[in-house]
Amino acid sequence: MTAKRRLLLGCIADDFTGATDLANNLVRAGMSTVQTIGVPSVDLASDDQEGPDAIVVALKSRTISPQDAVAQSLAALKWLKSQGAEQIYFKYCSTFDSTAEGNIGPVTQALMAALQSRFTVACPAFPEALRTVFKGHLFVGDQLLSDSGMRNHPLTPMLDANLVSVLQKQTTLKVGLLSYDVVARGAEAVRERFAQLQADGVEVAVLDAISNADLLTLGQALAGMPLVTAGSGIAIGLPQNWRANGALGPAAAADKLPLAKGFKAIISGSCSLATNAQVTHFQQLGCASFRVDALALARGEDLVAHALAWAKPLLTVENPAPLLIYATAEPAAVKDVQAQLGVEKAGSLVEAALASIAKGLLALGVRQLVVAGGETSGAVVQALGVTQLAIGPQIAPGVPWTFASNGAQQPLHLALKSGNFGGVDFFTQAFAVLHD
Ligand SMILES: Nc1ncnc2c1ncn2[C@@H]1O[C@H](COP(=O)(O)OP(=O)(O)O)[C@@H](O)[C@H]1O
Ligand SMILES: O=C(O)[C@@H](O)C(=O)COP(=O)(O)O
Repeated sequence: MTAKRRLLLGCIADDFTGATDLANNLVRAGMSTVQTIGVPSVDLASDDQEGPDAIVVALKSRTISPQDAVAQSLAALKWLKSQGAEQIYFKYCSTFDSTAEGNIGPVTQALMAALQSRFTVACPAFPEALRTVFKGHLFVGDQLLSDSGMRNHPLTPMLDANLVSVLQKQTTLKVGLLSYDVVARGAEAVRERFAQLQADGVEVAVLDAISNADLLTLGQALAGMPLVTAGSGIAIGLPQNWRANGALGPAAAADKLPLAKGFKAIISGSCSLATNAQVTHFQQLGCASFRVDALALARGEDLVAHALAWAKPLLTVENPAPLLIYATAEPAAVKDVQAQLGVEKAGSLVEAALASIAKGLLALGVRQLVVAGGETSGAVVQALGVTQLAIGPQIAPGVPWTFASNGAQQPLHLALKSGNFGGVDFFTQAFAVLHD
């Protein structure tokens, strides 16, 4: 019998699109990776007798109360530790999405306490997706975070690009900065600065990084650190540490997913700039789309039934084109809805409707589903009863196809797209990648 492989990395992701983003980066950096939906109640069921190198537990904890986010994250930590995880990775958004109370600070603090760790790092940089950190300030493309579309996010508007100050407001831990001049001097210099920062009482160091080379330098310096907190970018720098000590073999390939069958659909609840452009582009191509109006939902209109009645005649073998059901709207329209319904109610009403529509689409034979939006993906995947995802080919940086490998009633290919990821033609490109 083959000896069980070590579980090198245990990850806790604060949303579902973020979890597939991280799993995708780990797979592409050569670690076999499984994504679970929520904290499993049993040991990992794996087709691979040896078990994966990394597990990513996907939570929907980004916008819930800090107390609930801490409790769920600690439960994930306990389970990952019970599976033997050697290093823990807390994954949040590359745009550092937070509410006024957290949850990046409170969760980091709780995980550090549970791991009896006195020092960790915070680094949302993901240069491949144009997120860079310089002098502690987060840039999205050429813009400061606070000037980017993230200033209008429906649930987590980001109005300050200075990550040291954003994080310091969320935690009693002392937050400091490890700036680019140190990163440029290499991993040894980074480790020395970690020691200096700790001597100065810093407990969380925000890390500058503007390129993949920086992520590799930082990754090397993070070897053996009990807890890493980051976006998905740093993940590309960690496998080299286990490869260097022989715990990880040569690069593993992404899972070969089963052949995709069934009808194709897209559900979009993201109101991010990129998603708005993707919806418009899809419509301009002449593809079929149905709008879910949040105010009509609030008036009690049964848009779930209407959407499914609209979709049913379109889902035929003669018509292989994907169809789109969306609540996606421009910032002014979202603000109007929120002013009338309240932020939380607007979000949960739309999420619940889109999740019910997803269930209905599956019943109509959809087996290839793209979901746009992190919270939206969380609601949909939970409603579908998916418990585990295998990671397949990448569609765009941060977005792979996945296969719902158990729990779902029917075989299902899922792509969970982060709001701001993907090119303008993502909704059609995604299906082309699956059938390449
Ligand atoms: N038209 C709308 N009005 C108000 N809120 C909306 C509308 N459409 C979607 N939402 C809500 O906005 C939130 C978008 O968040 P999310 O799905 O995480 O997208 P992203 O990945 O872009 O952050 C969800 O809670 C969703 O239900
Ligand atoms: O790190 C990222 O940008 C993504 O993985 C992510 O977490 C995005 O979240 P949503 O935009 O809410 O999908």
